[in-house]
Amino acid sequence: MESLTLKLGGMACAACANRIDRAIQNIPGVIDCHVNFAAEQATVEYNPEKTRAEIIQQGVIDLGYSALPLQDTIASDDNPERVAGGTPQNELNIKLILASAIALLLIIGSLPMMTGFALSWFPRWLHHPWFQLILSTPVQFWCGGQFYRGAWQALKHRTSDMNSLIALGTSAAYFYSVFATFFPTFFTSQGLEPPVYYESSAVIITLILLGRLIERQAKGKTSDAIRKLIGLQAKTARLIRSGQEIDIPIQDVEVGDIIIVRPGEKIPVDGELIEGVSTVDESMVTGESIPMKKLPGDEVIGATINKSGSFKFRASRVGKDTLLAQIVKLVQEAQGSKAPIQKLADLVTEWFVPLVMAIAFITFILWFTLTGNLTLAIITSVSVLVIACPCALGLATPTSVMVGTGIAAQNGILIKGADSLEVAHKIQTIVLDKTGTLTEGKPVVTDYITVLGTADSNEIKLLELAAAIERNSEHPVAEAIVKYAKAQGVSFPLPEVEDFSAIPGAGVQGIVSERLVQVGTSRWLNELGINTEILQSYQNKWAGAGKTTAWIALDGKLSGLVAISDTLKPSSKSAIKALQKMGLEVIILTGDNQETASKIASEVGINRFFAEIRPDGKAAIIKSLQEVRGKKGKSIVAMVGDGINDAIALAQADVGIAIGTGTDVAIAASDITLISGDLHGIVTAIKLSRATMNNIRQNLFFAFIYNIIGIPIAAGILFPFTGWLLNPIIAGGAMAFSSVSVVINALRLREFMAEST
Ligand SMILES: Nc1ncnc2c1ncn2[C@@H]1O[C@H](COP(=O)(O)OP(=O)(O)OP(=O)(O)O)[C@@H](O)[C@H]1O
Ligand SMILES: [Cu+]
Ligand SMILES: [Mg+2]
Repeated sequence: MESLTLKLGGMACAACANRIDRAIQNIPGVIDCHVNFAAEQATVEYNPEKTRAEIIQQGVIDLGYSALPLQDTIASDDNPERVAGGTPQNELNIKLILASAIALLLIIGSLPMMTGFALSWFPRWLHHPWFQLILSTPVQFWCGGQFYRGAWQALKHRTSDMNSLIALGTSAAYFYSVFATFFPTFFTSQGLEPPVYYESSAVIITLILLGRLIERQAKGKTSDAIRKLIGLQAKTARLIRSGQEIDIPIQDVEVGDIIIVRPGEKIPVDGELIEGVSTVDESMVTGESIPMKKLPGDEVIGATINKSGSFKFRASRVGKDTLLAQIVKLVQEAQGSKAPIQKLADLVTEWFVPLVMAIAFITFILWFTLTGNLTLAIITSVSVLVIACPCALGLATPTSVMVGTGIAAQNGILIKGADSLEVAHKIQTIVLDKTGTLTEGKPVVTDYITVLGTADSNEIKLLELAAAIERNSEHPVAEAIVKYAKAQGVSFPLPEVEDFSAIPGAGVQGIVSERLVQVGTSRWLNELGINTEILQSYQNKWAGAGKTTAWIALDGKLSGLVAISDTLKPSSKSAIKALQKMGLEVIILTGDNQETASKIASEVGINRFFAEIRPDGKAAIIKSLQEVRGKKGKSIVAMVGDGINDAIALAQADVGIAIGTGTDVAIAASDITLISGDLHGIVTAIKLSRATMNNIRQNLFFAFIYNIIGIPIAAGILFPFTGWLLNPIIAGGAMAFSSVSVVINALRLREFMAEST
């Protein structure tokens, strides 16, 4: 299965999004598809054996929209017009200016009729039907041409959308007036004034164009976060080639290039520091506000800022492989994804337009049969058509999602999809892994003892064997042992290992120098029939101090014990306190032994923990926690982890949160990634999720209530009681601004960070 993200252009409303969605789903070989109206994006999963990206892209283009693969648009995002499609900005501006000018003239012209005053000084010709016809025709068909084109496109696919409503509504007003202009006697013979409503149509078109313009501008702001992220990138890099320092554009940097960075400069790409010492401000990418100390061997991240010293580093990831580029891609994909809460709005949108047309038709029939007044019947049904707004419904969720995921990214929190953003506000239980999550995951060996005692030269030999095995493992414990061996003077390179195997959650084994070496937990060694009694007292002492222990066995006999200590992250304790304060239950889940877990738990103020849990056991525990019934049904459980041993549990949890400094496996299995690994990110993510959901609910409420109240009023439901009729002009204005207000409300979310920090 492959996935493809297309940047779409030319969508007028949420119904367009639905139409594209359906068309893509119908392409053979397409497995799943999500179209996001606000982000103007389609995410498609397809079987590459049955279809190709170009076929899907062409499918969208055939519908009358533009579509470009997302990757192509990242590099040149400073030119959004290129991909925006639809009506170009300039043309829209000109149309709007022309339409407003004419609409104004028409309004002035119809002042006497509208106000009922006989204004004697008024130039009569301004009110002349033929004059109004000539003025309003270009507005109807040129300025409003996009509505006809949209409606026609929809009709070709046997659907209807916002454009259909506007085209139908304004046409009714316009052609009714044309009829009255050509055949005034039809009305005068009945003793009626010939009705002329040119100005209604022109004003409605003007207002809707204005609404679209404002909406487009506001919608542009919802992707501010992405633009800011892209803008972080450095433009040039100073590298050393054949002994010379040269400045080159960032696109030309290659993996392996040696790059110099001076204090105050931006680090151009990702790499490894090879010479010099410095501190680097990584807050813009990781959200971590404390500058990081960098020594040779440390990783540096592109787009972060070098603070104190000059250094050289070797580029390891460039172009679209850099952390920043990956973040941008992930966020763009997330912004285009659909939140489950949108389902209802989608369903309504699908039936909305035909329903509104039916209501308009009934309104017409009812008023005409009840009163026999053709003008009244036309005016009310036109009002119904132009006040109904499916756009507001379609925009309600995706705009908030876009702003929410963008803010998260700016704070070093990567949310992979709108569904995780939605679920996160319901989290009741947070399960934390220990090593690498609560702790730094950079453990060091603090104690070492062998069965034969310390004086024996066998000590260093045993360490060599253990290190040789551990070099093949990526467990933090393994790294600590290898480092320790090096520091103790074990000669490198280490001997070769045969038949290496790693038993997750237990340890590692292999043959070194024709001896069977096993390093792991006491439980595992016991299972293998190895007696660990002799060193048990050491284990008790060290584990009681919160250290992890690794047992070494040679040829099936216990030979030594290593204690490894890992410092708590400075932020862990306060983050846990904040989570508990929010009313969440926080639990530790670790593969490490009971004593160690118990010590760490009490240090950070957690009283519930599960220790000595194997990787599949971790998932089983998450499952059992999910089955606990709370007040609101099943518990929503989040798991936070960094290691390979956490991957299954991360996938099992309702929200899997990975530590960005952890393994790729964990990150791939998770829904949210905390780039810097600071656990405060969990607090922010949950708060942001709550804020976003509130925002979505407000948006949906406004969008629904607007239509539920607006349509009946436009249909004249109040007329029999209050004599109140909605002028179609006001209906059009209300419609134009309902979607604008939804987008603006979504933008309010941007104030979230300012409030919460
Ligand atoms: N490569 C290894 N070398 C030595 N011991 C190991 C190794 N891999 C695992 N172990 C032992 O198995 C235990 C459980 O490992 P596991 O990876 O499941 O959890 P962990 O990383 O210690 O803790 P956490 O689950 O909190 O991240 C470790 O504490 C360690 O004692
Ligand atoms: Cu609308
Ligand atoms: Mg771990």
